[in-house]
Amino acid sequence: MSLHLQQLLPTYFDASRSETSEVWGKDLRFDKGQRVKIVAPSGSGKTSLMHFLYGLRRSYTGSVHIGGTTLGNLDAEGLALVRQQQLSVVLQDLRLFPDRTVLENLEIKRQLAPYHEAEKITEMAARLGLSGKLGARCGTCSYGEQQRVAIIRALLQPFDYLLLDEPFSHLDNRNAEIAMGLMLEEAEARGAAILFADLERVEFFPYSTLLHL
Ligand SMILES: Nc1ncnc2c1ncn2[C@@H]1O[C@H](COP(=O)(O)OP(=O)(O)OP(=O)(O)O)[C@@H](O)[C@H]1O
Repeated sequence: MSLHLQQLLPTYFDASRSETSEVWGKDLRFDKGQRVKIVAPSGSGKTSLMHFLYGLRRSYTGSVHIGGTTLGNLDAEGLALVRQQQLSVVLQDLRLFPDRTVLENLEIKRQLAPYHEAEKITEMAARLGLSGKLGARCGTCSYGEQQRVAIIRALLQPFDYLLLDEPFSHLDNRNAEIAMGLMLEEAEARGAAILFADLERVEFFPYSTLLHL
């Protein structure tokens, strides 16, 4: 089982990008358990990459394979299954339901792709300082609180690969470190890999592979 990127390049990038990038246009395999830090300055295509790997966009040349499956060949149903079982994600655009409460947002996900018991939600919320917010509508929460909700949501399902696109952009160092600790624990419990794309190196992410986008 591996996540295989084969000569991946956005259609809107010049081919010369693959000469300077350690990701674009390269042949890369990520295995379960690997911790990959992707340093990506603004405009280098961090969000594009995460959207390609999660199957949200297909505006690329090359291909993405998960296990033996080519992501670009999957229909909506096949993609939904891969996202339910193998890929979990924290995107910059958090995609929470603003009119539902924090608890409802989390419970919907937990029931859709079961991995944890319901009690785990309260436990994770307490760790990330969200106990007092479980009954609040997501739309009324600060962006940093919403980021923590999205992080918990990503950890409620099974996954082999956890994809992170600047998940701490609105968190202070302490909260970011606590959230990172939780993600590392959850990834380890599943034997899963983390692909963490951020503008800079984050010291508290113990990566095994460092790539520059
Ligand atoms: N659909 C598209 N068509 C044309 N150009 C695009 C498209 N999507 C992204 N781009 C361009 O590709 C570049 C990378 O965009 P992307 O959003 O992936 O960057 P990023 O590294 O995540 O940036 P930031 O850190 O600033 O959010 C940008 O210059 C953007 O304008």
